[in-house]
This record gives sequence, structure tokens and C-alpha cells, in this order.
Amino acid sequence: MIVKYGGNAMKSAELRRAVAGEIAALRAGVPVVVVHGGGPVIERELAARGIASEFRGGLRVTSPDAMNVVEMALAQLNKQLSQDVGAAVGLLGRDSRLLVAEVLDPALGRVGRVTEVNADLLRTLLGAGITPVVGCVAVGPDGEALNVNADTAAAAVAGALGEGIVFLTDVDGVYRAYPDPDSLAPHLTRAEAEAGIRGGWIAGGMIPKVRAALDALDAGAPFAVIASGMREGVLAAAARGEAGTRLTP
Ligand SMILES: Nc1ncnc2c1ncn2[C@@H]1O[C@H](COP(=O)(O)OP(=O)(O)O)[C@@H](O)[C@H]1O
Ligand SMILES: CC(=O)N[C@@H](CCC(=O)OP(=O)(O)O)C(=O)O
Repeated sequence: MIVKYGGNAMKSAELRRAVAGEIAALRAGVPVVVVHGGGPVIERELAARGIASEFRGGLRVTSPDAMNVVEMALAQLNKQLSQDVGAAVGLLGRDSRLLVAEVLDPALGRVGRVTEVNADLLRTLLGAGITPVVGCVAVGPDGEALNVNADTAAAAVAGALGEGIVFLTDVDGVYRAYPDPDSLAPHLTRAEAEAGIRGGWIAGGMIPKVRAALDALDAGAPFAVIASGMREGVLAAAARGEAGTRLTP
């Protein structure tokens, strides 16, 4: 199973360790690949250097200078998460060409779209009982780093391995009337999700997440669930279809 977590599921060291605990419990029965982002950490490191960020369509416009900071920030976070998870190895896209990408749109600078995943490397590590922890930096056609939205990077990994994916965030899933918790949708079809985006009740960071979940299904993932990283037992429950919002074709 692929577990994606990002900024909202690592707001504190306590939450980060709770998620790591969930992963450690799950992998006793199911091999797990972790894919992570870290938007807030990137933001902090850019701000510390006086580099302002602009987002277009939920993606950070990434200059070469910003890319250096993104890679540095995610590399450090990657090692911390790998340590949290234990029996793990932390990797970015440059390692054995784990994530290869093309430039998504020159107007966004060094932002990538994943075109290849080194699934053999992931399978080798899993076969040795090691949990891969993958940061969302890919290698581009020029051999330099590209910044990939972590939800889309995770979807590419799930597609390449043909395994299910759980996106952990700070809400229980997709709400039909956000933020009313009683409006949580346990299931959402592609048509309903597209209608939600058009209708505006799926908004902000939930748009790329829902789209990444649908992309993962298109690429061959058997299931895609969006769930809260703050609930105990969430990963096992999500895999059983008993937590979060499950996207269906
Ligand atoms: N219909 C909705 N249901 C749930 N959350 C929504 C919805 N529409 C927008 N959101 C927002 O999406 C956020 C999750 O996306 P994001 O902040 O990008 O997560 P992450 O950083 O974990 O990847 C929620 O915190 C919420 O503010
Ligand atoms: C291109 C692009 O926008 N990349 C993201 C990568 C990190 C990410 O996606 O982190 P979360 O999972 O915490 O959102 C960024 O620079 O913020």
C-alpha cells in the first residue's frame, strides 16, 4: 500500500510520530511505501531566505534558486521521516532515477510531471523488509531536480506498483458541505468528484488531492482513499473501506 502524507499530517512532531506509528503497525501485515510532501517546511525555508512563493493551480512556481531550497528542505525532512518510520530508507527522485519527470509547464519553472517510477527499486527494498520513504523531488531531462506536487508523485508511485493508496490529511475525507463533519462522503465517484470541483464544494488543496486519487485509479491502483492522519488505526480502516472517502471510477 502507498501512504501519502504532507504538511497537514505533520503539523507537529507529535502528529508526525503518530502517523509513523500507524505506518509501523500497518506494515506488519502489508508492505508499505511512504510518499511525502512538506509544503509548510518548504515555505519556512524559502521565507528564511527572502524567496516569495506564488502558486498557480495549486502548484508552486519554482525558480532554480527556489528549487535548491525545496530539495534541501525535503531532503532533511525525508531523513527525519525515515527515522520516525524506522526500518526504512529515505530517497528522493535522483536516487537510482526513482522518480523521473518532464517539465510540466515552462511558466511554472522547475515543476515536474512524473513520467517514470523505478518500481524495481521499490520492490527490491520491500522484498528486503525495508520501507521506502520517498520525497517528492524528481529528476528532470537535464539531470537536475524538479519539484513535484506530493499528491501527484504518490499517485504515480501507486500506479507504477499497482497498489492501493491512502492520502492522509487533516480532514476525515471529502465533505459534501465542508466543514460539516456530518457531510463526509464515504464514497465518491469520478462524476461526483468532477461535479464537486465544478460546483465549488471541493476546493483548495482538496482539488489536486481528489484528482491525484482519480489518476492513481486510472494508472491501475486498486483503491484510493483520502483520510485523516489524526485518527488511530486509520490506515488499516481505510484499507478495509471503513475510514475516509474512497474514490471510485
Ligand atoms: N469538500 C471538502 N472536504 C474536505 N476538505 C476540503 C474540501 N474542500 C476543500 N477542503 C480543504 O482541503 C484541505 C486539504 O488539502 P491540503 O491542505 O492541500 O492537504 P495536505 O497538505 O494534507 O496535502 C482541507 O484542510 C480543507 O481545508
Ligand atoms: C510543485 C509543488 O507545488 N510542489 C510542492 C511539493 C510539496 C508538497 O506537495 O507538499 P504537501 O503534500 O505538504 O502539500 C511544494 O512546493 O509545496
